[in-house]
Parts: sequence; structure tokens; C-alpha cells
Amino acid sequence: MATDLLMADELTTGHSSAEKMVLVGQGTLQEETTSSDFASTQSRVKMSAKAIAKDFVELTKPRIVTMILVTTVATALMGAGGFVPAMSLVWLLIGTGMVAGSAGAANQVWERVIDQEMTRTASRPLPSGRMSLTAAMTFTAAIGIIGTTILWQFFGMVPAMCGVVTWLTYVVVYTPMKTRTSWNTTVGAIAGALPVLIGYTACGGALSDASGWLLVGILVAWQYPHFMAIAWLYRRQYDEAGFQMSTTVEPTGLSAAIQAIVGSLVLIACGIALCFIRDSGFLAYLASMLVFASVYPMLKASVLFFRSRDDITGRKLLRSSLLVLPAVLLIVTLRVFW
Ligand code: HEM
Ligand SMILES: CC(C)=CCC/C(C)=C/CC/C(C)=C/COP(=O)(O)OP(=O)(O)O
Repeated sequence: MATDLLMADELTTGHSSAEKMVLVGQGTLQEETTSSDFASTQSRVKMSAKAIAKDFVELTKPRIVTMILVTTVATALMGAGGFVPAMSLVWLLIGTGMVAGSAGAANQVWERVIDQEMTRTASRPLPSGRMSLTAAMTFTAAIGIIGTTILWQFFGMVPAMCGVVTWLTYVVVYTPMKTRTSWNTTVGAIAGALPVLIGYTACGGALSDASGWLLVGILVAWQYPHFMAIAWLYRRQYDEAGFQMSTTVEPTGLSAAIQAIVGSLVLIACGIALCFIRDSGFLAYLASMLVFASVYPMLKASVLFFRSRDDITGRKLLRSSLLVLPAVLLIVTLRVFW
């Protein structure tokens, strides 16, 4: 208020009352214009800050990281053989999430040029030009280092190294293989499965435990139906961009369908084996039946895709895969408490 009055005085010194009203009016108008400019600038700054933050999140492949964190909770409980202190779980999720996000971001840095060739990826922060390479690389390094340090400091060298090995497998091995051989999916499945060892070893499990590797088996197997559906749905874009995927090398999709069926069957086998690893009582049989029932929709979708390879059966297979993984992990985790 005082400023307004000061402004009014400065504006009106040495002028008639009528001129004063106009000047004050103008001054007020200017003040209003200035303040509305300020408000709109402020809102623009807020919006651009929101958009920048959204791009950094998008760089990490948040949907994949979210599902990886779901597997991290399950494998942490399994490694602990029971409950895990809430704060430990929070730090585990922060550390794993940052390392996984760094891997996803590094993959997008690596593929920033070829991602322009696919409609599915062209709108990403780097290929679209919304984010600078320096900002992306700095962010990638920062969250990767911070996440690895958190895992190391709170849970020890083994979980931290599991994260580093996963990061390297995905970024340095899998990513360059994508344009060279369709065997990239096998390496990607290993990279996508290794994070289960982070949660498992962070909360008491050992790398020598069969349970940990059966969990790896569940994730490796699951990724075939999951990705073969995606490889089919985006086959044309993959082919035009020069990626070597099962559906570009063998365009009928028969190989992809067979891999999806085999992956579903191996997933069931690994899940049932995990149900019996503690004992072979009634609950082991009950849990096994639940594992079969939870994977069955994906097995059925794989068979339907095998019989009729089109975008409808392909999308149904992808959707079923995204529901099946959490269900299987819930059942095998409950076996820890049952
Ligand atoms: C061989 C390994 C894998 C490959 C090649 C792969 C590939 C992909 C691709 C290309 C997409 C994006 C689809 C799109 O743009 O709509 C995607 C989506 C997704 N992936 Fe995977 N993925 C793999 C492993 C994993 C793993 C290990 C997880 C987590 C446990 C995972 C969880 C997801 C989720 C949740 C989505 C989002 C699906 C959606 O929102 O429609 N994927 N995957
Ligand atoms: C803890 C840690 C380091 C976790 C990392 C694990 C991780 C990010 C796995 C992703 C699995 C995978 C192959 C995704 C597809 O990438 P893509 O390059 O085929 O997807 P795109 O074509 O959409 O870029």
C-alpha cells in the first residue's frame, strides 16, 4: 500500500488535479499491468518448472521403474523372510528407483537420435529437443551415483553392486544390441530381472539362495510375453527405425508367439517351485494353484496370439502381462508369511 501511495505521489508532483487523476489512473493502470504481467510471468515460470520436472521424470521411464519397485518390495520381504522396517523399505525404494531411473535415462541419452525415427519415442525429452544433452547426462549421472551410494550405505556392497551390474547390462550391453541382433531381448530380460536381487540381498537374502534366482527366473520368463506383445504392436516402427527385434527378423510373429507361450510356462514353473521351496504342505499346493490361476490369463492370451497374430490379441497379451506380474509376486511373497 505504501509503495502504491509513493508511486502516486511521484507520478502527480507538479500536475493539475485532473491530470493527477489520469496520471494516478495510468500509474495504477501501469501498476495493474505490471502486476498482471508479473502474475502471468510467475504462472509461466511455474508452468515451465512443472514441464521441466515432468521431462526429467519421463527421462527415467517411470512406468517401468514403478513396476521394478513393485518387484523390489516383494523381493525385499522374501529376502527378509518377513516384514521389513518401513524406513529401510523407503531407502531401498529411493536407492533402487534412482539407479533404475538412471539406467532408463542413460538408455534415452544413448538412443536420442534413433528415438526420433519412431513415433512411439520421438516425443521423448531428448529426441524432441525439449531437454539438452548436458542436462540429461548430468541428471543421469547424479541420480545413478546418489542411488548407488544410498544402496551401498544403507544395505551394503552386494545390493549396490547388483544395481551397478544391472545398470551396465542394460545400458552398455542391451542398448547397443538393439540395432544389431534380436538376441538383445535375452540380455534385456536379464537386465530387467537382476533388480530383484537388489531388494532380495538388501534385506537378508544371499546370492547363493535358490529363492533369489527363482525370482530372477520369474522376471526373465515374464518379460518374454510382455515384450513380444510390444515387439508385435510396434513391429513396423521397430523395422523402419532399423531395430532388430523378433518381429522384424521373423515378421509373421510366429517366433514371438512361441516365445510368449514358453515364457508363460516357465513363469508358472518358477512360481510353483518358489511355492514349494520352504515346505510341501497344503499351503504350498494352494499357493501353486493360485500361481497357475494368476498366470493363466497371460498363457491364454499367448495362445490366442499364437493362433491369430493381430493387434487385438497383441494388446490383450500386453495388458494381461502387466496384471500377471504383480499377482504372481503377491502370491510368492505371501508364502513367506503363510
Ligand atoms: C526385455 C525386457 C523388456 C523390454 C524389451 C521392454 C520393453 C518395453 C517397452 C518398449 C515399453 C514401452 C511400450 C510403449 O511405449 O507403450 C514397455 C513398457 C512397460 N514395461 Fe517393459 N520391457 C522390458 C522389461 C520390463 C521390466 C523388467 C519391467 C518391470 C518389471 C517392465 C515394465 C513395463 C511397464 C510397467 C510398461 C508400461 C506399459 C504401459 O504403460 O503400457 N518392462 N516395456
Ligand atoms: C536397478 C536398475 C539398474 C534397473 C534397470 C532395469 C531396467 C531399466 C530394465 C528395463 C528393461 C528393459 C529392457 C526395458 C526396455 O528398454 P527399451 O530400450 O527396449 O525401451 P524403449 O524402446 O522404450 O526405449
